[in-house]
Amino acid sequence: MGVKLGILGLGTVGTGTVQLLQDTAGRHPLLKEIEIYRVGVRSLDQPRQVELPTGVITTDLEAIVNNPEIDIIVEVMGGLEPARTLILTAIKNGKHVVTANKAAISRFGAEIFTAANQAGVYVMLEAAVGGGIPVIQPLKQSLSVNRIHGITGIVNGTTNYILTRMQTEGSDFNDVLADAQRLGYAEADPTADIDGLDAADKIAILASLGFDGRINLQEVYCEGIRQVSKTDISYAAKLGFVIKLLAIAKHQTSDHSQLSVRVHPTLVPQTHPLASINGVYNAILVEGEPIGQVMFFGPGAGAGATASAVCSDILNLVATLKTNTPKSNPLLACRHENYLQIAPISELVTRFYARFLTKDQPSVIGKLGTCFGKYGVSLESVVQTGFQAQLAEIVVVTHDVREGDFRQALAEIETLEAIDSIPSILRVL
Ligand SMILES: NC(=O)c1ccc[n+]([C@@H]2O[C@H](COP(=O)([O-])OP(=O)(O)OC[C@H]3O[C@@H](n4cnc5c(N)ncnc54)[C@H](OP(=O)(O)O)[C@@H]3O)[C@@H](O)[C@H]2O)c1
Ligand SMILES: N[C@@H](CCO)C(=O)O
Ligand code: NA
Repeated sequence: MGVKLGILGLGTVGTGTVQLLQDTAGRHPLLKEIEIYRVGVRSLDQPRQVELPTGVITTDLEAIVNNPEIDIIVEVMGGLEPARTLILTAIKNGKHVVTANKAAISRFGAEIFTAANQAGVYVMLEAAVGGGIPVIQPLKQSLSVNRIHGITGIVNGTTNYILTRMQTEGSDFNDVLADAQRLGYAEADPTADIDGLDAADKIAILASLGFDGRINLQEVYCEGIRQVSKTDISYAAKLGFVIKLLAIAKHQTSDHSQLSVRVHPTLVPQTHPLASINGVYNAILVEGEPIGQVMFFGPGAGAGATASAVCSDILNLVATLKTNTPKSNPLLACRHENYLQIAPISELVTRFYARFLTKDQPSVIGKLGTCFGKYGVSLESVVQTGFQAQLAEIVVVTHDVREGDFRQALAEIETLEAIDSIPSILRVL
């Protein structure tokens, strides 16, 4: 007997998923055991790129998650509600769930996974992070014997596309954003991408898996790329860096009692493996003991790539259903109950890049140095190359410093008569 799917959503990912499931030649034979039983959409009038038997497509999504014939619900509709309620209802009805919805999982994961464990069903989410790149299952299974030290990723394709074009063409942020929207990479409302919120959802999920506990999304520090200028990209290049929007989760303290989980534009050394990840591609670097460094690279979005991840989750569930494996496989289920402690960003220890516009007076660099010294900020390099209007442009890169101390030094520097403004402050990897 076939395994019956109820798919919620027939947009980019839903369509890619149906196309893959309808074209099984040369793929895993278990795919042939799957029947697309119902597909839920908002509007029946919209033209579709796939053909499905009459009666399969419906606007009654509640009926799908309550249908006793259906074994697996595939939630690829996105958004918070009604997605959350539909997933919870499906779980309550004993159905396994596959979802690509990082926004819902990063916010409601605790509620959803608790309900799933109680009901003895699995919630699979490979497509939620890194699109087609296998990274969720590798963290849950292949790498799970490692002690994870850090996860550093480029997990948003839209912002990586924008930063790559700014870097290669010297273009301005707003011009490239308009192009990204025209090409369909960025959302019509690109806020979640540009302001780092999409990446924050994704690193919260990865941190939870890597460090074995729940993450409160509110505590994830998040800064997007609106402030990154072509001037900074050009200075970064002169200093041997590229600017990337990184999502980072690492132990913050040596006793491992606190984590640092954050998203921000970052100067990445040109020799670092993440520096060469360009365009809409994603990559996730995982560091652990004893494995060392592993990097996952590939297409982080798009219909086919994301469908690959969705269907791999479906296949895992089909295999579980077919072999009557007990519904408590600890390599598939979520086993987190406690929240991880996340350190405030002021406690982060990192290098900084800062660009100052100053009056062209003697000893401005000396004054900057004195002020930094007062707060224990030691400088790795100081560059004064350019002028903007009548103002001298000074760029500094610090050694490792506690963020709180660095901010205090900057607050005092801002009051100096010789300082006009501090247009950019960026962290350095
Ligand atoms: N696009 C990607 O490359 C990608 C990659 C990784 C993860 N994801 C995630 O995958 C999910 C889906 O993304 P997508 O790009 O495929 O979205 P999309 O193209 O906007 O498609 C959404 C689909 O869900 C349906 N839908 C939405 N709200 C509904 C509602 N309230 N009632 C009934 N149907 C509803 C829509 O119906 P209509 O067709 O009738 O409008 C549409 O078919 C999101 O969680 C997204 O974050 C996407
Ligand atoms: N908007 C997301 C889609 C994939 O999650 C991105 O640009 O990466
Ligand atoms: Na993935």
